[in-house]
Amino acid sequence: MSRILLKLEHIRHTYGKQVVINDLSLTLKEGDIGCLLGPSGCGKTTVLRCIAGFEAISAGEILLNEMRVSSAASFLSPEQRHMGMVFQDYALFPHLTVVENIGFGLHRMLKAEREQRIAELLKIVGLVDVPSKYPHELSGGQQQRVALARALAPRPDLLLLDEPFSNLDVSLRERLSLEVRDILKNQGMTAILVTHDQDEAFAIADEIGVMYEGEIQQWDTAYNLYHRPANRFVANFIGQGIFVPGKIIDLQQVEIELGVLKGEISHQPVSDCDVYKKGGIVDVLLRPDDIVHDDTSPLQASVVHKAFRGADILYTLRLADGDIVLSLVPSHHNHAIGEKIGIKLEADHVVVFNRFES
Ligand SMILES: Nc1ncnc2c1ncn2[C@@H]1O[C@H](COP(=O)(O)OP(=O)(O)OP(=O)(O)O)[C@@H](O)[C@H]1O
Repeated sequence: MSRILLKLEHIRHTYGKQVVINDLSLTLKEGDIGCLLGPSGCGKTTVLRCIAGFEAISAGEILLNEMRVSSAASFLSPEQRHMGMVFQDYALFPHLTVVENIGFGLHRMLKAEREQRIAELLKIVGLVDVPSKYPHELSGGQQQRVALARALAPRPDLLLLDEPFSNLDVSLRERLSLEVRDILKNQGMTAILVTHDQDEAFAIADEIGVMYEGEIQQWDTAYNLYHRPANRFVANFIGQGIFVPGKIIDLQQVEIELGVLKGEISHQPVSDCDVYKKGGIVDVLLRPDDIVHDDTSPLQASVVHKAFRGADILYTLRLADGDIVLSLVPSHHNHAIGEKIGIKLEADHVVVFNRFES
């Protein structure tokens, strides 16, 4: 079992009277990559700044390597926390070369040792061909690699990444985020990433905390966030989906217009309330991959919209009773708007919410 490297316990942060972080807790194991994901303004960057020591907290505590680095009464300066940071705008020194930027935090090392560490990092981040270039002579992706190498150079205990890929175009963002994951894993680095882009979060992180209004709604794997969302906010924020009405048969089955969904009903915390008893009316989450296109199925739905996605088409379909569902279909099944197509239900996870629950 890896040991716990970072622990946030019930932290609170306010800007004036505005409570920006409220009773937030999380735990990160050594070698893991965590991510704070959420809409703009939910407080992600503020949490990162509290961890880094750029902001104080008014309640709770932050522990790094079991040592308290922040509480309402005590505070360790950012320099003493031994953390590295990578920012959205790279924050490179424009008048320093790649090698000088990477070596910036290594002034305490002997010259030979420093040169060896820089050479090692140039290899790790794939910049051996451009050691003498200045930031303005590099592409955005290369600049972000320099920033990553500079942050990794002093071998920090924890790396903090604040929207590191948001200035890059989409295809590069995806490639670089996978590369960065490999680099961090190879180095055994523990890291926390902040982003509002779920593809980026899914590509990099082991565990993701979905944030809303200063609180973590669910801290979990990408798989669980998608298939077992803890509340409606997470269900709506992660992936796509539509709620349709359903009637509970038992804790493994719920009946909807399309048939009976079978599987463990994952919304267990409130399963003892009356609505989850037989006959209770609930909202059922249907993901686009829960509805499968099947030409031979007697169940028909008409195409309302279609969005071509290359390998797949995302169809918006209207059922006979007027309910709308989504279906992700391989793109060689190309149907016209207005056409009726056969569909069937193929869901492994049953996610239901109380109709009046927020
Ligand atoms: N220095 C500050 N002074 C006052 N309020 C601030 C300050 N920095 C952030 N805030 C407020 O705190 C809240 C959280 O901001 P924060 O930057 O942490 O959110 P975020 O989730 O990182 O957003 P984004 O994705 O847009 O960067 C926002 O309402 C913001 O306006």
